[in-house]
Amino acid sequence: MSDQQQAPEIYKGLAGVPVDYTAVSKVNPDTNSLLYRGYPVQELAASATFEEVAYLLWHGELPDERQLAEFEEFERSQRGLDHEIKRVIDEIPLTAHPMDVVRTAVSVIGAIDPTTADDSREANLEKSVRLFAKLPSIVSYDQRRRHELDYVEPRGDLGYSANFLWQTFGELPELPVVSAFDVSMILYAEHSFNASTFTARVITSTLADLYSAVTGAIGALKGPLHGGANEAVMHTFDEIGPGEGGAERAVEWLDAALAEKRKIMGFGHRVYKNGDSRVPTMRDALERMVEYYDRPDLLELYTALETAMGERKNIKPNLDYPAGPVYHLMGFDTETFTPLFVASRVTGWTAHIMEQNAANALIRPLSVYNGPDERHVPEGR
Ligand SMILES: CC(=O)SCCNC(=O)CCNC(=O)[C@H](O)C(C)(C)COP(=O)(O)OP(=O)(O)OC[C@H]1O[C@@H](n2cnc3c(N)ncnc32)[C@H](O)[C@@H]1OP(=O)(O)O
Ligand SMILES: O=C([O-])CC(=O)C(=O)O
Repeated sequence: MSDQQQAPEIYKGLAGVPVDYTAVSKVNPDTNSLLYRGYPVQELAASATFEEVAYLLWHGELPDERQLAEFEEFERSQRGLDHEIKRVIDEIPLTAHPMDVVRTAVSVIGAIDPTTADDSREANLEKSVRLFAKLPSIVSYDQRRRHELDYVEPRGDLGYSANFLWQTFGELPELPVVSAFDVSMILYAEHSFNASTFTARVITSTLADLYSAVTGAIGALKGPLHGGANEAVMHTFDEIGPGEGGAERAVEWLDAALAEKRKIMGFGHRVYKNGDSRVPTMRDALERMVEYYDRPDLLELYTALETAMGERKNIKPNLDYPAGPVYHLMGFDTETFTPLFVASRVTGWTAHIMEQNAANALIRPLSVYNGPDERHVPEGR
């Protein structure tokens, strides 16, 4: 670029750049609030089921009794896994990360669904419910095969969260566990233009199908700066080592990690700078699970690390920080945590895909070239 030309402003990472409207959710860092279609997420977590929240995200309104019954009937009828999907999962080596399994399974569902190319809202709604219904089967099937356990068929007499836990562990979970799991699904469901949702919207903007957009979004969610952080939080806890003296070790661990300029997973956020609106609700769920499983040492470590991070960096936890230990207590493998995030966020992704489709513009920003000036291939080369 010549000296005379003014350097254009670059918004690295699109930080602070509004790129479109959305009616799906509102993240307000000033009031530390999150609304799904206008409803505070804390109210939904306290009084709605994850199925109702999924319906709300897709349709814009909470379902009435009849609408919920119809939705649940269809959702429960879609929970099973086709032979083809199981076969493809079986082919994936156990060394693969569970996120790779989930990404591949969604891609296969797209490859075998005869309605994939139909991008009408009606067809896309059905595909969204299909993915919502099948993801618990996919995630639980993969966790179980890693322990050489057989697939557990879904149960049509159970709600979403009870069935997810049933399929994963093969036993009926108690109510407090179902309720904490359901709360986590509600809190993870939607968060405006985060990296994975934006990925889904970029893919949709090319008029590619819903499954392609969800497959791409899963790839974006895998990274530790985004959804992969809930898994990374548990690796931190393992490194520190819960149990007696965990709280003191947490402080020593943090000082050493910060001295090495490591990013502390589960802390910080692109939009919230004064704390994540969802953390208090998820922390309450963690407290309930710590009591249920009698693991006060985990909460001590959690609190010590949070306090020390606040004192040293003034950086607060994000949703992944309390979610990681909650899933650990429930018995999920650490590598399964981010697939659980997928199972929830598929609702938000697909709501955004349908919104993007309804008022589409190809997403294609500009870049500013800073490579070599024009040059020519030497003659005779
Ligand atoms: C559900 C979710 O996806 S929530 C996000 C989950 N991700 C994580 O938990 C990963 C850890 N956190 C992070 O890496 C970051 O906080 C992000 C990626 C989430 C947000 O990043 P950004 O908005 O780009 O903030 P940025 O990275 O510029 O941070 C600003 C400053 O705070 C520091 N900082 C931010 N988060 C952290 C952290 N977790 N650990 C240590 N330092 C941090 C940065 O190093 C930077 O310091 P500097 O100004 O001295 O360079
Ligand atoms: O909004 C973000 O950037 C990340 C996040 O918290 C989410 O996707 O839930």
